[in-house]
Amino acid sequence: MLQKFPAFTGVNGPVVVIVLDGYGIPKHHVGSAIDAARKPTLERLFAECPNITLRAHGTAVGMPSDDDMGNSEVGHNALGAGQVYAQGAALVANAIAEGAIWQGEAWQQIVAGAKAGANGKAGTLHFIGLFSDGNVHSHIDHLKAMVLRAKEEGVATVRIHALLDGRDVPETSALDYVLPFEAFLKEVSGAGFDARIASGGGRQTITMDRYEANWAMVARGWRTHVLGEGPQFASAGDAVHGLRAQHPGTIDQDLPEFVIADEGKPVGTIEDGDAVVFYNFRGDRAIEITRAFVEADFTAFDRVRTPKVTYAGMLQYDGDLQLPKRFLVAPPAITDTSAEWFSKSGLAQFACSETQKFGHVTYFWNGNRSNKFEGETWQEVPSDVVPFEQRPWMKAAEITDAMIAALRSGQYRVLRCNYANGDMVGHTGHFRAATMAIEAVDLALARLLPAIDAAGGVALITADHGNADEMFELDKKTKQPALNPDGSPKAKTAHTLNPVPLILYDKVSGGRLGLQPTEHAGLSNIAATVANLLGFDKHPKWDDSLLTLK
Ligand SMILES: O=C(O)[C@@H](CO)OP(=O)(O)O
Ligand SMILES: [Mn+2]
Ligand SMILES: [Mn+2]
Repeated sequence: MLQKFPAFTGVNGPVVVIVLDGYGIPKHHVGSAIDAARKPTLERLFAECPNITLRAHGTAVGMPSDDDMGNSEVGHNALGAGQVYAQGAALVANAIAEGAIWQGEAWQQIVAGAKAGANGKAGTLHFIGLFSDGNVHSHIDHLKAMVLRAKEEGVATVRIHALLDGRDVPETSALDYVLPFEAFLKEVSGAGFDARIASGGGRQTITMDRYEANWAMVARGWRTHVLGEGPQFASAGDAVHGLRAQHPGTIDQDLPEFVIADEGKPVGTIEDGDAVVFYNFRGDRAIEITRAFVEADFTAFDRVRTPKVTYAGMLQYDGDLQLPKRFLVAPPAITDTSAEWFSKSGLAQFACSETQKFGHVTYFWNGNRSNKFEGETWQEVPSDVVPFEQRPWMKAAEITDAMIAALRSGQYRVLRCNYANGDMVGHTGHFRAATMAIEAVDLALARLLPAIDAAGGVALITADHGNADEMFELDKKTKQPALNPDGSPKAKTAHTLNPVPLILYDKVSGGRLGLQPTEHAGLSNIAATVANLLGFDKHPKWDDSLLTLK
């Protein structure tokens, strides 16, 4: 049980944390859908409520450097745990730099598995993952290091299944990664070593679905990588050129799948006796494809053929489910999260989002655990399966309905929700849709806040990282939009490095409560702030509360 907070006996009603996913504070007006959106409720909150800014990127959320943007995994981990852990990006980079990854049993089994093969024939070592240096799900440098090490250790054949990004990196940058990498593979191949890209496709088209929003994506990825089915090209470079010509205007993340073939024969299907490394370190979009490889009684789609392979994830993606059993680098061991300690203190908790962000407010919030703590209720609102620029309101209204019902039930002392709009629509690169996304969230807040008042509660309104705050690539010097050949502004689809807001919405204390701005205030300070609002002291491991009392 948490200790009582002697300075303040707490708010009697519920304490609600509202995460506006992808809502950063813009540095420039040009290209900011946050600035352009009509948002009377948020503007009133900024004018009338205590509010400060929080760091949501770089080392403040456990990324290797302050050049790394924030993302939902590290952001929600910090929000829920109240602590900052070195995250996958940093853990893998260190394991490679120090060489510990090669000494691990998992890497040795992967190499041994590929070398042993099956039926008297050596196997192939396959790497599947996001093909960029975005450092949100993966980093291409990790892949490069593994290819070189595999060669050194005598693996004869390497095949890469490259998921094109354009979501954590510029929207049409695939060739900046594909061409140098194919040149690198050519250079290291020869004399008993043969490494090539074998298949791929846009990350929003194949393989990297999350939270079971759209299994068809994973089925399509399986057919591409494992069975070698799909449009054929001679190289990945050709594939990107060819697919762009066939699908004008399609950005990298949405490009269809491709298979590399020599004279009609795919160069890298996955067969019995092969080894497979899924080299993303982040879990949400790695879990479904991992299940397809490792689950004996898998039923989510027809795999047609299930090769017997030695499979490893870069990390273990789900500790509760032990998925997968074999992993190259141990994930951060996140313990003593706020949900665990609020549960141990006897508080009932409610968490809600739509499918696309459901795991963010549950699994990431609880330190990458898929099981609930006692007294937690989780509610998922099914997301649409459409390009989100076509439905920028997403499920903001339905999440609000669920939150209002939970507040009215009087059952919960701590509630949390995530509005996906600013982020998911921000990633599409559609400026107008992104302003509508923010407007939808503003409307939702206008409905939710009175329900918090009616319950005698308070809210902390924040975000996990920026996205809709920068919708154009800006020229580094002039700060004006970079232009496409047709003169339109070049869209920016990635997260940003901007800080996020923290607003304290409080109609119950008569103005006694405030927020302390500090130079280092970040997402990990919110758990302790919530504890204080509830009348508890923070857990000793949590970063400091930002609550001030008059
Ligand atoms: O869509 C995703 O997977 C990431 C971007 O790569 O976004 P978020 O961290 O907001 O989930
Ligand atoms: Mn996010
Ligand atoms: Mn995002």
